[in-house]
Amino acid sequence: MPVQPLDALLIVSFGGPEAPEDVVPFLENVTRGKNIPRERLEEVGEHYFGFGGRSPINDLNRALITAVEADLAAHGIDLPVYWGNRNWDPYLADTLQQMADDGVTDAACFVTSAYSSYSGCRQYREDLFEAVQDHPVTLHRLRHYFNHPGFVGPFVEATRAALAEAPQDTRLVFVTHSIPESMNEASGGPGARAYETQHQEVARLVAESVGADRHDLVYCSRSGPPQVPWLEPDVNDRLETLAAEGVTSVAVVPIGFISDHMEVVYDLDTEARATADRLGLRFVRVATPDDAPAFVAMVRELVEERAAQLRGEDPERATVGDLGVSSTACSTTCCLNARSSRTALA
Ligand SMILES: CC1=C(CCC(=O)O)c2cc3nc(cc4[nH]c(cc5[nH]c(cc1n2)c(C)c5CCC(=O)O)c(CCC(=O)O)c4C)C(CCC(=O)O)=C3C
Ligand SMILES: [Fe+2]
Repeated sequence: MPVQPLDALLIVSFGGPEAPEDVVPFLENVTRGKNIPRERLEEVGEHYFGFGGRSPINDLNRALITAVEADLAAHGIDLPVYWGNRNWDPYLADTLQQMADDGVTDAACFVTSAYSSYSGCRQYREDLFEAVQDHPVTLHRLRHYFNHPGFVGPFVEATRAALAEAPQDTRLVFVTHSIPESMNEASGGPGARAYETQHQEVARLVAESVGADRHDLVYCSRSGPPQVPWLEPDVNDRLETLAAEGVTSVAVVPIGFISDHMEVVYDLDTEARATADRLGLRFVRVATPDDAPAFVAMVRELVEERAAQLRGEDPERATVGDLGVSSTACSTTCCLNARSSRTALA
C-alpha cells in the first residue's frame, strides 16, 4: 500500500509520570497557566503516588506503537513511527527535532484523544504548531476517529462481553472526562458543543449495537475551581441516583479513553467502584480499545486515507452513525479557548 507523500507517523499524547519524583513536575507541566486549586493538585498527586508514582499512559502508548509498527509491517508499509507528548518525556519538541534530523518531511499525526475539545484537540494542535516551528517538516493531523468503526467496534465487542457475564437488567453507564461547560460550548466551533454531541453519539451507537434499551452518559475527573461549571453528572453522583431508582447492576463504559489511563484505573476502577460497592451496586468496567486489532488497524487506515487525500484521491472514509466524517482541517475558531492566544496547526 502506498502512503506517499507521508514519510512518518507521529503519535501525539498527553504523557505521564514514570516515578514518584516525576509526579510534581508533571503536574506543574499540566497545570501551567491553568486555574487549578492547590487541593485538587494534591489530590491528583495522591492518585499517582497510590500507583507508585507511575502513570499507565506511557507504557500503554509504547505498546500501541509496537502494535501499530507490527500492523504497518504486516501490510507492507515502511513508515517510521515517532512519539511525542505534551506533558512528559518524550516531549513533542524533542521528537520534532529528531524527525527533522532524520529527514522527515511529511508526518501524519495521530492524537490519542478521539473527540473535539480544547483539551483533546486544539491544545494538541497548538503544541504541534509550536514544536514544528523552525523545522522543515509538514504535519498532517489525522481526522477525529470517535465515529470510526475501529474505535466504536472494540467498545461494542467489550460491552457485549461484559454484559454476557452480567445480570439481565444491567444498566450501561458511559463515562468520559468532564470539561468546563464553556469548553464544551466552544468544541467544534462557537456554540457547537461537539464534545458532548460526539460522546452522545458513541454512547447511542454502542447501546443500540448491544441491544440496551436505556443508558446514561456521565462524567469523571472534574477539576478546576468549584464555582466554574463543568459537564455533569459526575459518575459517582449518577451511581447514587441509579441505586435510589432501584438499579442493582451497572456496566461502566469508558468511551472517553482509548486505553486504561489514570482516569480509568483511579477515577473509575478505584473510586467509582468503591461508590458502587457502598451502594450495593454490582459493578463491571468495560475494556477500552487499547490493543484491539481493529483499533490498531484503524491507525493504519487513517494514515492510508490521509495519504490518498494528499495525493488528490477521494478515498473511502469509514464512519458509523449519523455525524459523518470529521474534517482533518479545523477552522480557526474550532475549540477556541479564550485564555489561550497560541496559534494552532489547522
Ligand atoms: C478532555 C480531556 C482529556 C481527554 C483527551 C486527552 O486524552 O487528551 C484529558 C486527558 C488526560 N488528562 C490527564 C491528566 C490530567 N488532566 C488534568 C487536568 C485537566 N484535564 C482536562 C481535560 C481532559 N484531560 C481539563 C479541562 C483539565 C483542567 C486543566 C486544563 O484546563 O487543562 C490534570 C491536572 C490535575 C487535575 O486537574 O485533574 C491531570 C493530571 C491525562 C493523563 C492520565 C494518565 O496519567 O494516565 C490524560 C490522558
Ligand atoms: Fe485531563
